[in-house]
Amino acid sequence: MQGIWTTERIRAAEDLLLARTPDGELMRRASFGLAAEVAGLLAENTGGVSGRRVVLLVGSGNNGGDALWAGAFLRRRGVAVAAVLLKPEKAHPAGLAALRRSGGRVVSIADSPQWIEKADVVVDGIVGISARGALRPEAAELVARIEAPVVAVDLPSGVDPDTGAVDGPHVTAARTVTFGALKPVHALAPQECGNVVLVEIGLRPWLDEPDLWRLELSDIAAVWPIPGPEDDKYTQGVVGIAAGSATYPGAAVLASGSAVRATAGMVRYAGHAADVVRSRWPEIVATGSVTDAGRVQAWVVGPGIGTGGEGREILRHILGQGVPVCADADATTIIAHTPEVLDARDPDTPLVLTPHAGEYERLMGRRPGPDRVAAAREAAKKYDAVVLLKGHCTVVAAPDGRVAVNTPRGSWLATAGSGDVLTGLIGSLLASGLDPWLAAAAAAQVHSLAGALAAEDVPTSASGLVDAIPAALRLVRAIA
Ligand SMILES: NC(=O)C1=CN([C@@H]2O[C@H](COP(=O)(O)OP(=O)(O)OC[C@H]3O[C@@H](n4cnc5c(N)ncnc54)[C@H](OP(=O)(O)O)[C@@H]3O)[C@@H](O)[C@H]2O)[C@@H](O)CC1
Ligand SMILES: Nc1ncnc2c1ncn2[C@@H]1O[C@H](COP(=O)(O)OP(=O)(O)O)[C@@H](O)[C@H]1O
Ligand SMILES: [K+]
Repeated sequence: MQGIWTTERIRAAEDLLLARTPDGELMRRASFGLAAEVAGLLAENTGGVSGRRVVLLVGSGNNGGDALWAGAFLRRRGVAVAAVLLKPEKAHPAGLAALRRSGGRVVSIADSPQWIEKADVVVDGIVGISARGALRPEAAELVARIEAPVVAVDLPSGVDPDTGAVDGPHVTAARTVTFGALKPVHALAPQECGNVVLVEIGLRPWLDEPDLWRLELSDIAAVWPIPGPEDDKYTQGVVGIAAGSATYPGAAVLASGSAVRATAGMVRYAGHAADVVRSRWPEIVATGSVTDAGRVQAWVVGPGIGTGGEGREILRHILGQGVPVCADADATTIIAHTPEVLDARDPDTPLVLTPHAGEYERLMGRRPGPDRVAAAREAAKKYDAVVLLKGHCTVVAAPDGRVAVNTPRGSWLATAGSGDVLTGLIGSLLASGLDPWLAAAAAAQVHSLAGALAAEDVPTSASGLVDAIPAALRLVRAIA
């Protein structure tokens, strides 16, 4: 698992490390790595490094210092470097001196447009982890002129470091070079960060438990249930699906199909779409009602069950079974409108809720807002459940405070029925006995991997996602 730390924690660790490191050493480490990345991008885009043109946008803090030092390193490789100082009187003195010594040029803001227009790469050293809010007008004006690819120093300026939220003018980078550890922005603002490269500066020993996690494919491979010699169809965990209706069987077919594809073992279906589910997935044992569904090790409940009395009774029955439950879609709405259904749940029964922003609002009485991690954490606490907050980046919070972020591979999952597929994946993992937070986080990643594989750069559908689950799992197991 990759750890991610908030800027407050990063700053505290930096202070500890700084106190034990010669003056300027950390910045030189950081900017040396930064310069190597800028040179790499120049070579990729223009076929060379020497003689290429780089413009540095330099703010008033250490982020600008990194850019200036990197400029000095790039001069050594024959790059023409021009620095635009947003606040000349506050530019990092040692970095500026180094750039000047190396033959780098300083250009005024008034002269900067012609330099920015001719640049092969622009380095964004406007603001780093001390940033708050969108770019100020002067910086925004310069950024609006950029056509070349941007390498962001530490993070794209104008994007909130701790939430990834964007609220006005900001930098959109092709590559973000960060130092010491990943910060939330890198997981939560993939559009703005581009490819994120982590340069080691020796910070890790000074950081303890991360604030957020991002699963790696090897983590998923390690927990995904694969049958062993002693297994039979029951021992791997049977998942029950209570979804769909006679009029709307689609949700049932998608959630059930996703569960069939996710693991070996067995899937049971209970509901009004039994005939349709059986004919699409003959391996599923289907009945008309949750009360005669047979034993399962986890339930998925909600997609397409409706939010009326019948849906409520189905949910109440399932919550009382003492096995882990993933409550999705209509089940989320039922919980929001009649929270007393949760009385049927034994406090020890794991529950996963999977709201999108609208369902979140029903559950919590307000929109998730820009701090989606805090929003998911709050809901997890309130409902004593794992909350998977859907969106471009999916955030998975456990009541004990653990949070995982899934950085998507494109936006292919924005297709009708995609949530039903995710639910089926979560249910399968819950049935295998996996920790519910890990189950939801792993399912979200496999879901987006399936999306990318199904799409291959052209739009896909929820059925396409179901079909791509085996390929996604093959990739997960191959990489691990
Ligand atoms: N410490 C270390 O060990 C290491 C640190 N490192 C580097 O230091 C960086 C952090 O540096 P930092 O703390 O000096 O602040 P930083 O982010 O450059 O901001 C400075 C100033 O920007 C301004 N500003 C604020 N918001 C703004 C906005 N929206 N739009 C425009 N301007 C805005 C505001 O100043 P003002 O203009 O108000 O005077 C603020 O004070 C970190 O990200 C990494 O790159 C690396 O070298 C590795 C080792
Ligand atoms: N723009 C997007 N980028 C990445 N993932 C997205 C995007 N929009 C939606 N998703 C994902 O697609 C799924 C949609 O689920 P949901 O809203 O329940 O849709 P449905 O009800 O149609 O199944 C969620 O997993 C969500 O995180
Ligand atoms: K920056």
